[in-house]
Amino acid sequence: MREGRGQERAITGNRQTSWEFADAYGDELAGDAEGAALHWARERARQAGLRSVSPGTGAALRMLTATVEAKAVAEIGTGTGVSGIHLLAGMRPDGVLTTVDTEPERQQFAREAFRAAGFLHNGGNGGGTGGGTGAAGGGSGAGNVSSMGNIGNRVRFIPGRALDVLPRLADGGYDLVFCDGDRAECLAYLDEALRLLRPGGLVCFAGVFAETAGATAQPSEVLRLRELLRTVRESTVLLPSLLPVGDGLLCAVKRG
Ligand SMILES: C[S@@+](CC[C@H](N)C(=O)[O-])C[C@H]1O[C@@H](n2cnc3c(N)ncnc32)[C@H](O)[C@@H]1O
Repeated sequence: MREGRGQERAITGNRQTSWEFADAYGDELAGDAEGAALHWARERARQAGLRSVSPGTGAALRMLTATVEAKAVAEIGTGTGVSGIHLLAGMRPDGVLTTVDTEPERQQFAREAFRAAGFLHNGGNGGGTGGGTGAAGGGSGAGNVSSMGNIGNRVRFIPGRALDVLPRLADGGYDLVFCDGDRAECLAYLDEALRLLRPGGLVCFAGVFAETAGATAQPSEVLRLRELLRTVRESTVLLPSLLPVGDGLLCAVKRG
């Protein structure tokens, strides 16, 4: 017991060590198939020079999606599927992830990663139209999206720019909106998320520590992120918390 407390002091005594510990802890939470799929997807992201969520951020996302018993999640920035695996793992087994990215070839990697992680059922290849998945909690707006594929009823891939696609998704039809696309657009993503979320739903932004974590954000992006943090803090409809995992995960509940 005493030894444990000593270890805890070491863990919390140094911020860099604490971060690393949280990520290592998150890394150990995934099962075998998921762990292998995550490793594969991270490697694809690394080769493409793409940021993907850290294991600690992933663990937080999975816990948060489970907390709201998410049936419908919207993700901006599919990448190679790292965050998507965590979101799917935390969602209800019948939940549907709607994920948007400008780059279809990245979504193809994500499709393979989701399949390897066991989220593709019935041997589907993701080539369907996706119109009947009911991903947005049955909301009518979801059916307006024409260019998408579904994968075993759990994932709708929508290629395109987030700000073109999101307006076509259903009002109040989502339990969680995860934003990890273009940081310069983060304030517009917040507006869309507020419309998409049901009362009690969660919005999360990855990479909000761009400034302090030494990440490669442009000065204009840093300004936008500061504005985002301030807007969320001052909002009367949001209850926020800034989680110090990975490169910063800003989360906020939309008040009921
Ligand atoms: C940081 S990566 C996402 C990583 C992913 N969430 C993960 O953890 O695996 C950002 C992604 O956003 C996509 N993206 C950039 N601008 C976008 C936009 N305007 N609309 C939709 N996706 C965009 C990029 O193509 C890239 O794949």
